[in-house]
Amino acid sequence: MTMPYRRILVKLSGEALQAPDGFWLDAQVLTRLSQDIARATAAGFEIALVIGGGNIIRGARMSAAGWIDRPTADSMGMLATVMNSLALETALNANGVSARTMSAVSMPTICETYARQPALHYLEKGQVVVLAGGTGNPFFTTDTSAVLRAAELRCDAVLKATQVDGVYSADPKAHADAKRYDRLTHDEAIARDLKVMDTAAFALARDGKLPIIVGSLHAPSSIAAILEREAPSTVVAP
Ligand SMILES: Nc1ncnc2c1ncn2[C@@H]1O[C@H](COP(=O)(O)OP(=O)(O)O)[C@@H](O)[C@H]1O
Ligand SMILES: O=c1ccn([C@@H]2O[C@H](COP(=O)(O)OP(=O)(O)O)[C@@H](O)[C@H]2O)c(=O)[nH]1
Repeated sequence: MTMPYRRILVKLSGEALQAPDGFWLDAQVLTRLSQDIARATAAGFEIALVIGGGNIIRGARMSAAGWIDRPTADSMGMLATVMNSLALETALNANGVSARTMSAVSMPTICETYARQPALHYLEKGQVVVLAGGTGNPFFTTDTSAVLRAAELRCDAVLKATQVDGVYSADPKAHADAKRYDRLTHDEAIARDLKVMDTAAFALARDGKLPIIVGSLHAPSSIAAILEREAPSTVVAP
């Protein structure tokens, strides 16, 4: 039995593209991800993608060193998401999935600028849209961008594909005895400070009554498997 959702915004961490040796980008990883997304689209899911930039730059961490201010470091972070998006778009197209990058930061010689109506049109045609540049504003994250775009593009849910296979009672990397939830509400996730997504993103999802699915990117074919309920996940929903 598949998830009862059709249009999904998949949020990938920038680290998802990293090579086993730590290099920021890996062609084999990109191919595997693209084949995974191809399986999800073949199963009938409409996919919008937001990819982070944390494999290259995280603005908050960079500016904490003191030599650069936060808005400039965040601008570099947003540019990092564009590089990741172009890599993913290329790999998707090479693996038979028609994909196009749209950036919140206008750079018309490199890719299309994000606008809601054309993005909706591409999704309706069955194309994958890769939403680059975050929200286009400093002090935000790509988790928040994912929820914002999902609400704008009438997505039925956000799938955060990450390092862990769901939301736990505490960070499972630090607490071996943490329990995984199958389901919980946005209010519970915020009140219990379950840090798998930032609070701004959870709060925006709560206001829009948008379900958030959290699952692991490590299983083979993980995105399709989570959506087809063959792999574990947590659903955060009203
Ligand atoms: N309550 C929790 N349940 C699950 N994961 C948690 C929790 N608290 C913290 N985490 C951590 O959150 C991480 C995912 O968040 P984040 O680092 O923002 O992911 P990403 O890099 O994919 O955006 C997981 O790897 C996990 O270690
Ligand atoms: O709307 C946004 C989204 C992202 N960023 C910057 O881009 C970086 C990379 O995004 P993120 O940390 O969310 O990537 P991920 O952890 O998902 O790889 C962030 O640290 C910010 O510096 C930003 O300024 N505004």
